[in-house]
Amino acid sequence: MTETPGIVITGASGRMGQMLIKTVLDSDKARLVGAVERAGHAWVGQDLGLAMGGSAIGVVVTDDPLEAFSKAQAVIDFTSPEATLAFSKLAAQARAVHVIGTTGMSEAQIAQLEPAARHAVLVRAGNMSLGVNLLVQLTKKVAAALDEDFDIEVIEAHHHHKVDAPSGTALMLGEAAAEGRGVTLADVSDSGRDGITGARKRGDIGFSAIRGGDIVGEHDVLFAAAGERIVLRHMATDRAIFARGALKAALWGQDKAPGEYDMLDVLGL
Ligand SMILES: NC(=O)C1=CN([C@@H]2O[C@H](COP(=O)(O)OP(=O)(O)OC[C@H]3O[C@@H](n4cnc5c(N)ncnc54)[C@H](OP(=O)(O)O)[C@@H]3O)[C@@H](O)[C@H]2O)C=CC1
Ligand SMILES: O=C(O)C1=N[C@H](C(=O)O)C[C@H](O)C1
Repeated sequence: MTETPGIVITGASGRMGQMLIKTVLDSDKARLVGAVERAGHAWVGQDLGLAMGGSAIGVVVTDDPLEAFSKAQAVIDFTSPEATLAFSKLAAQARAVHVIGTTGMSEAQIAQLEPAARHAVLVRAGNMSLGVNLLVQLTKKVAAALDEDFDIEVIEAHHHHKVDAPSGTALMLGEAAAEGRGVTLADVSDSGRDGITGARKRGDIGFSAIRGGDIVGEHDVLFAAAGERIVLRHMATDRAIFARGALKAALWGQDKAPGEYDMLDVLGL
């Protein structure tokens, strides 16, 4: 009998790290073989189950990512842009599928993932949920059907710990709207309005970010014209949707050729 793929979770103590650990432990399609935290973190050297407040599970948290990755078939990584770049090189060295949920990466940082993708499978998406990826496709369709009489605005809301804006999901939705309209997002993007901004420019795609409390993640794509508005909305109420998508991506990537993929590839949307 072939063994199920071994998974390592980076940023193990994080909000998503802990959700991913629970998701992998609950799955009969994968095994948890490692958990990584940064050097000096209180969890390093502890049994992961005990660190999470439960019983021992026989996986010790390590600050040595390469050692952990070399025992794994996939690395699921929801950390920070700097950490993800470093992990991409090590995951490629270990030939492990690298599932990247980290958001807030600059264009230059995204370009730096390319060498790793020559040797290993990378699946990266600002949102790993089925619902949002479906919304991406719907956004593209609606934007393609409407002309610039409809102003497009992406409005997102997240918990007060979130460090990046617009969210990765908002950017995915903005990209989808731009693609539907046949324009480049960078040419029409309008984020961070403040003060005397002047009137809205026709054809722009606007972004607004709300931060508060424990909001998991909410996204509206608004198409506003004279006399009518269309709103496409996704509301996440449980981080499990992101973790399930990430695990699906890790399994999907097992038999794929090296390269960069996204959740539309994984979900076949
Ligand atoms: N694509 C998707 O579907 C989703 C993406 N996300 C994204 O995932 C990321 C993490 O979110 P969340 O779990 O809420 O954040 P948290 O801050 O709760 O967790 C981040 C984890 O990454 C670790 N980390 C950060 N920087 C480094 C580093 N340089 N080296 C090693 N470890 C590091 C942190 O360790 P420490 O505490 O020591 O800093 C922490 O354990 C964000 O970018 C978020 O936007 C979130 C949800 C869904
Ligand atoms: O930081 C979060 O929490 C989330 N981040 C992702 C994003 O930036 O869109 C996905 C989700 O909305 C939660």
